[in-house]
Amino acid sequence: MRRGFLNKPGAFSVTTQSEADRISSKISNLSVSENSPKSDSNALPCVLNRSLMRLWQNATERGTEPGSLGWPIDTPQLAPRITSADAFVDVYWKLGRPGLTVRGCKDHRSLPTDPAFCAWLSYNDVYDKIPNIGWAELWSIPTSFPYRIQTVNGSGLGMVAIRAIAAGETICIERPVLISPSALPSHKECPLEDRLQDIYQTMLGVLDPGAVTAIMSLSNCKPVTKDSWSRLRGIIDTNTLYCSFPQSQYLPHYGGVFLDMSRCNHSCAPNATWDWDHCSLSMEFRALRPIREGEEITISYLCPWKSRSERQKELKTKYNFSCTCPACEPPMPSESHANASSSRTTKAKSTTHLSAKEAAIAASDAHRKIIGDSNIIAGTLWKHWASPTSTQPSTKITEFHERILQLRDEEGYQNESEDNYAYLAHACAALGDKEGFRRWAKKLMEWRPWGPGLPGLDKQMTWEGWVEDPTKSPAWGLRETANNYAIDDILEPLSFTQIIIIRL
Ligand SMILES: C[S@@+](CC[C@H](N)C(=O)[O-])C[C@H]1O[C@@H](n2cnc3c(N)ncnc32)[C@H](O)[C@@H]1O
Repeated sequence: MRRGFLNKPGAFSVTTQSEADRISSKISNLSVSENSPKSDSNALPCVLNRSLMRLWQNATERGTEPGSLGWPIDTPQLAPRITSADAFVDVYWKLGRPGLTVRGCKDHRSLPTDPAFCAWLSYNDVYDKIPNIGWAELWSIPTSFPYRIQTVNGSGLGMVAIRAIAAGETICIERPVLISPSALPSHKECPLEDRLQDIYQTMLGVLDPGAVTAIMSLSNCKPVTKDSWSRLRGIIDTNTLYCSFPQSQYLPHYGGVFLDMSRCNHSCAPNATWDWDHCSLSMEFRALRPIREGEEITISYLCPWKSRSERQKELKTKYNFSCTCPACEPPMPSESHANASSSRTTKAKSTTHLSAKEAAIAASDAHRKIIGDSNIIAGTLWKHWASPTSTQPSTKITEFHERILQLRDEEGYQNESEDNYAYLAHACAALGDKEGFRRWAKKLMEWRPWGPGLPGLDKQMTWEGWVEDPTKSPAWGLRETANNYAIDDILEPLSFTQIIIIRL
């Protein structure tokens, strides 16, 4: 075994040669069925964000200091980022090596000898800034979630609803079992490949054998080579969901492997979405629309506003499958009578069918582009409409966002509808329309875009306050009073960050 510099003392929890050999042979000897469903869907500790919110409220009422909950309440402002891989390697090698450490995250009740629930490879600055991360007490462990992991036609295992799930409902909250950075520095004298086995051995070494078995049973869409670690690398690449740690100056982009959530299959018209909370080290899945009992729960693995052909290409390259979701294969009227017709008629029908499908795909691509562009222009549109010199009709903002909501419904992709609801509510406020404000704000709140964790609670409470008294909302009466102020005075308090922060 070649050993890289990262295994120097202090960079990792020390892995001895015999330990490494033990773990390595444990993995080679695993007899794991790729398709065996996991029986216990809540094997790892979870936190339920609503319980956290209740606890937070109780603590505040009792006058308890937030710090006593052990949470890093104040998230520092985002530091400037290193975006390109080259710059990143430069920083790593020239500016004093920030260093990587594998940490085994344990529950605060764990004994020192207990295995960790999560093996986390991180740049040290994340640990330095938030030493208590994920160590909060687990106030409430959910007794059941509304899904099970089972075989799904043509997609291996998947998540299936075992009862009807309401729009906005929490489907699952889970902590990752492995966390790793999206970029690791490499160097010609010490290539990444040489160090990966050290890294992986250390990570698996802190977990209990059951978790290691469960990780190795996750699906792998990447080729497996003779290198015994290529399978684990493939599993990580196949199953990682994006997790960010904004505290890191070096790299905020991380990925988590989850034992249940990583079983969720993709759709370009998904019925669920996720929110990551770096403070509690937990991910939440939430329903985007009502889900029927027996329906598969799906999320989107990619940016949904790309065209069908771009999506297909990306899914093939990254996940090795061809998507057959309703957005990629629009359902066409049945051709069941075709058999009864002459072959000429059948041919004509199939040509019509093909062009109908092509037309449906072209329309869907066009709609998705409009929705994607709307995310970019919505802020500018608002500023122009809300400015004192605006001559735009009062209905402009509402018409724009209602149209986008309609397109989102047609495309079956409601994620980010919260932005439209927020703009609609603020537009009503600007026009002094209390009922309109309440109607859209309530839609937004039913939607529950807050995500797990405490910052979400803050946003929820702010909106609750505005619904109670819409005149307190920052856009109230703006179109009527704007003429009294200079344009910058008006636009500044209405900047995106001040009134429309609704995501973590
Ligand atoms: C993160 S895993 C999802 C869980 C996986 N189905 C399993 O059995 O564990 C990603 C892999 O699932 C499969 N998959 C996901 N979505 C799919 C879809 N819509 N159609 C076909 N296969 C899909 C692909 O093989 C992909 O590489």
